[in-house]
Amino acid sequence: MNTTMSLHQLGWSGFFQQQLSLDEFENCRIARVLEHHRTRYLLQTETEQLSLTIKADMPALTVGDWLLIDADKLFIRALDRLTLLSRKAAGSKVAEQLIAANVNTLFIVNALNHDFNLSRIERYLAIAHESGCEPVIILTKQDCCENVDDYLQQIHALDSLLMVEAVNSLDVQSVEKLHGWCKTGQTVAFVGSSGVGKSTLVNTLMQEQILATAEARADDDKGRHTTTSRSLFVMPTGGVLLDTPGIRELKIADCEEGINAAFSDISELATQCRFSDCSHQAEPGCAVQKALKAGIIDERRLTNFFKLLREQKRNGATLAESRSADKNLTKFYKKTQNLGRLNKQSGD
Ligand SMILES: Nc1nc2c(ncn2[C@@H]2O[C@H](COP(=O)(O)OP(=O)(O)OP(=O)(O)O)[C@@H](O)[C@H]2O)c(=O)[nH]1
Ligand SMILES: [Zn+2]
Repeated sequence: MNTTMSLHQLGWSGFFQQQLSLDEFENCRIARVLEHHRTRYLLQTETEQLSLTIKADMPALTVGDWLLIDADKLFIRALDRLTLLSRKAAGSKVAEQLIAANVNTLFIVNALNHDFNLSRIERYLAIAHESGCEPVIILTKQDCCENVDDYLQQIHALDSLLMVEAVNSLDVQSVEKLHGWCKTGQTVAFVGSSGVGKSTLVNTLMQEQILATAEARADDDKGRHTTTSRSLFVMPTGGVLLDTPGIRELKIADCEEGINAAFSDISELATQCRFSDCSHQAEPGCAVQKALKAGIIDERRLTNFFKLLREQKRNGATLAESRSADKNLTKFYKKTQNLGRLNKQSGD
């Protein structure tokens, strides 16, 4: 990476600027976290890269964070985050693993082939809602698919306001559809299963072979990065791209709010249940069950909603809590499946 970069090139925007006092603006140096190592952070300022030793009295930081340092390169304070991608460490009630900060747009990548999976897209939408990132769904391998419109319709049926673009990741012109989200001052990241074309998209957006794609990896064993081990890239369009194994491996964890936001149709119905603590199992006056029976909500979607809630509870809770939470949700899950079967039998 160039050692000199303007703050704008690094992704700086008004949201961060307004947090600075006049004194800080005049006397502090602003830096963004490029890498998180065990004992230190690698920072980029406008003029240089430098190493910041992690101390006990510092807040936990992650790739993408902004912070202020003094003339002696000592930590002063971190700036408030616009967004935060994180996950709860398995089995722990408190430990939160920070994955990436201040990502504006989360590109959710799915391929237009057997990989296409609405439930997986919903899972990533919940992560985006929880983190505060704007989700944009990218459907790759458009060039290998004959019924792209069918897939677009399936996504719009989830939520008509969702942003979705079908692309051929290998084609520079096709990927221009994403440029609007990749401008100066914007930070983006990609999530999606292995093989959907994330590395290919990164290379096409960067207009150079930054990451090894599937073929290149088959030829040599050096891992994903061909030319670099960096995790922050400035795109020719001016925006910043964050790419770390942690971002790629994001899974549902502690994100009940995000799940409810991604399934707002169902969570809104749940507010109409007769009992405010309705578990949507056998209670009278359950609006969720009523909607399921009436075919207003889709069985696959409802099942996925409860599956994700169950997963995030299991990740977030202690073992004892999670066992009992699991039992209740398993009951509901089974009931939903039975109801679905009944509906099918009765020809719905
Ligand atoms: N025809 C076509 N092939 C694509 C497209 N996108 C990706 N590919 C191919 O799909 C394969 C997998 O792409 P990658 O970019 O390595 O996938 P990835 O998502 O980065 O995979 P991981 O690094 O394992 O997470 C490669 O052979 C790409 O050339 C596309 O839009 N059209
Ligand atoms: Zn209910």
